[in-house]
This record gives sequence, C-alpha cells and structure tokens, in this order.
Amino acid sequence: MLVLLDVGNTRSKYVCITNKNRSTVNYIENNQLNEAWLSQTFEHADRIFLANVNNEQFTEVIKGWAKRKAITFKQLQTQQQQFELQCAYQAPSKLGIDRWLVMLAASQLFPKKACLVIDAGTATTIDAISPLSQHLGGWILPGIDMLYHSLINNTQKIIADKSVQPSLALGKNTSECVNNGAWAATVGAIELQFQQLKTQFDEIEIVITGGNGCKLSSQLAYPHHIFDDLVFIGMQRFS
Ligand SMILES: Nc1ncnc2c1ncn2[C@@H]1O[C@H](COP(=O)(O)OP(=O)(O)OP(=O)(O)O)[C@@H](O)[C@H]1O
Ligand SMILES: CC(C)(CO)[C@@H](O)C(=O)NCCC(=O)O
Ligand SMILES: [K+]
Repeated sequence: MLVLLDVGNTRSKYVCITNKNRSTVNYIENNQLNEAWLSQTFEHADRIFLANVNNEQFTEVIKGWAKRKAITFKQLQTQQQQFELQCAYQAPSKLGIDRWLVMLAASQLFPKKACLVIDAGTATTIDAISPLSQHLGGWILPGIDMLYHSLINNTQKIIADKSVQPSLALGKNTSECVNNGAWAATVGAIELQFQQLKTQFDEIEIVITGGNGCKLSSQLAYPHHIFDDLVFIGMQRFS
C-alpha cells in the first residue's frame, strides 16, 4: 500500500493506494499527526510520499516512523523541471510543494492547454501554466478565513460573524461587508488573472481545489473544473 500525505497549514489530507485503486480523501488535524496515529492508520503501508508546507518537525516525525517500520519514504520537492512542467521561480525550491503538485495534476489532466490553477486553502494560490507546460508564475493571497480574521483582529469596530454562505452581494451590515469582501477579493483576483491570460491564450482551463474550493466554485462565473483530490493526482505521478 502506498500512502500519499499532504501536510497543509490548517490540516493534513491523505489517500491510500492499493493495487492502483485510490481511496477517497481523508482529513486529520495536524496536532494528531504522531507515530501512534501513523502506525494505526497506515498499518499496511510499504511506501509513503510526503508533501509538507508546514513545519519540518512533521517531516522528521513521518520520516522517523517510516524508517523504524522499514517503509520507503519520499519527500516531494518542487524542481526546476518535472515531467513536462517547468517552474517559473528562479529558486524553485521556494515554491510550495502543494502548488507544484496541483500544477502537475492540472498539466496532466489538461495537456497542451493553458491552465489557471487555484488552491483555496489557508492561503489562496492562483498559478498560471502555458499550453507548452511552462509555469508562468502566480499569486499568493490570504485565504478566505485569513482575510476575515485579519480584519477582525486588527480593528476595533469591525465586529462580525463568519457567514456560512459565500456571496458577492454588496453588504448592508458589517458582517456582510467583511464576509462578502473576502469572497470578492478572491474571485476578483481570479477573474483578473484570467483576463490577463486571455490576452495570450484563447482557451484556458480553470482548475480549482482546496478546503474552500466548493464555495469558491459557487461564486465563480467562468466555466471551471473542481477537484478535492488534485494534490493527490499530482503526487500519484511519482509512483
Ligand atoms: N472541515 C474543515 N476543516 C478545516 N478547514 C475547512 C474545513 N472545511 C473548509 N475549510 C476551509 O478550508 C481552509 C483550509 O483549506 P485546506 O484544507 O485546503 O488547508 P491547507 O491545505 O492547510 O491549506 P494550505 O494548502 O493553504 O496550507 C480553512 O481555512 C477553511 O476556510
Ligand atoms: C502558499 C502556501 C502557504 C499555500 O499552501 C504554500 O504553498 C507555501 O508555503 N509556499 C511557500 C511560498 C511560495 O510558494 O512561494
Ligand atoms: K494545500
């Protein structure tokens, strides 16, 4: 059994692959990620691939556990070039591995197409890929929750409740103004990057993933594809 584990800033996600069959995506709080949990959850593992954008302490725990259990451990890292994809960063190792993996997934799913790849998690990342599989660069924005909390935490008179339903409507009270503003900033950035790409490429595939992916999808007027397992499609390419 091959384990694919993605340690994010808010939580971790994993899938198990047995005989080419991939499980659905499972979620776990980062503070539960310890040796006991690993042993219990991945009893039948013989290989584990790790993507970690959080503290290196998580890598040490997982690597140590794998070593003791004689499980093959591989930490994935952003490269200048991987498969068909070329990284836009001059220092590729600085680009978050989660961004790289969702781009590798999009470029496999939509070969020879320009792609706008959006991961709406703790942060929202928006990355562009050319039809020749060149990463053109991207943007990192505070995620929806972070946009909301940064206003609440840094002002006196912004007193609001977190809304459940996303909306782009003009707010008529503080809560609506703050919540809808966070969505507007996010959707607006995506539409702007789409318009910029449109000047270069006729056909653009918009690919969305992340904890806020479904809500984002409901607010985006442009046609798009949404996946809950995009990072794992990217990781599976290394198997
Ligand atoms: N059940 C949930 N638990 C935690 N966050 C959730 C949940 N459902 C939706 N979210 C939203 O998803 C965000 C986290 O997204 P995701 O799970 O993609 O995190 P992440 O991988 O840690 O983020 P990043 O990749 O940016 O580090 C939270 O900020 C929250 O707004
Ligand atoms: C942007 C996040 C936080 C998104 O999870 C992650 O990809 C990360 O920590 N990246 C490092 C900085 C960069 O990608 O340039
Ligand atoms: K992520």
